[in-house]
Amino acid sequence: MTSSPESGWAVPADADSPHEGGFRARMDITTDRGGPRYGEFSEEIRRLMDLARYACPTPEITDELIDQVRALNKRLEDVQIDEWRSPAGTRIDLPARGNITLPPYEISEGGPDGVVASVTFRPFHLGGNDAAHGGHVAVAFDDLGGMASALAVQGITRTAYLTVSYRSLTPLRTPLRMHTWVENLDGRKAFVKGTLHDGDRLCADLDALFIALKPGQP
Ligand SMILES: CCCCCCCC/C=C\CCCCCCCC(=O)SCCNC(=O)CCNC(=O)[C@H](O)C(C)(C)COP(=O)(O)OP(=O)(O)OC[C@H]1O[C@@H](n2cnc3c(N)ncnc32)[C@H](O)[C@@H]1OP(=O)(O)O
Repeated sequence: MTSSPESGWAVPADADSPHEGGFRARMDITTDRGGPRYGEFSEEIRRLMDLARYACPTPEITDELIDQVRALNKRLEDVQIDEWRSPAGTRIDLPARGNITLPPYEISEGGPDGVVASVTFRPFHLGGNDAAHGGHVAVAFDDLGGMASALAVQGITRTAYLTVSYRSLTPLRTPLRMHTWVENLDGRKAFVKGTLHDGDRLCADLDALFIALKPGQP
């Protein structure tokens, strides 16, 4: 089934690939969906968003760009699939699992002691005054906090609350160190802490609760 604004972006899961609940008990991972150049594709999309964020085209150039982006969107409409089988989010060999909606990160450590990643906020993550938007910092903490809790409970978790304290400005275009770990595991409840550093400087920290999903839980 294709997706388009007319069809309401509806891309249901495939009947051959059933699952119960809102998240799957196991997360499909892959290194080949989208082909060997899918990482380059993701990077070009990120670059498009960076450039669009700061572009001030003339009306004529805006006309031209609309036609070009529409042609690109048409091409992508033809290859829509459900979230469980899309490369974006499942390509574990790529930054942020190939998910272009996340700030790109590369994991250097992942296990029971937590997750350490290098995160780079891109120009399109701008909040203001050349610093990252606080919401994007929270997105990075949510994903990497979710990963730390998932590794600790050996299953899928969902965020119950997530509190980010912004301690100093988070720069764009700079590899930053994010560390997330489970401070306390109490049944289904994983209490997660996290830090985001630019060198020695603390940019933000995290206090969050993730809940392990019960089988079939939506
Ligand atoms: C080397 C690496 C290799 C990698 C390989 C790949 C692995 C990748 C793994 C992973 C990566 C992906 C990571 C993604 C992460 C993203 C996560 C999100 O953004 S999730 C979307 C946003 N969150 C929602 O939409 C939740 C909406 N809320 C709910 O669904 C429910 O409220 C839920 C599930 C949170 C809890 O509901 P209930 O019915 O299951 O459980 P109840 O009984 O209510 O709570 C359980 C316990 O938790 C406490 N609790 C629940 N919510 C609380 C709250 N807000 N504050 C305090 N306590 C709370 C309760 O008081 C209860 O505690 P008592 O057992 O009685 O002690």
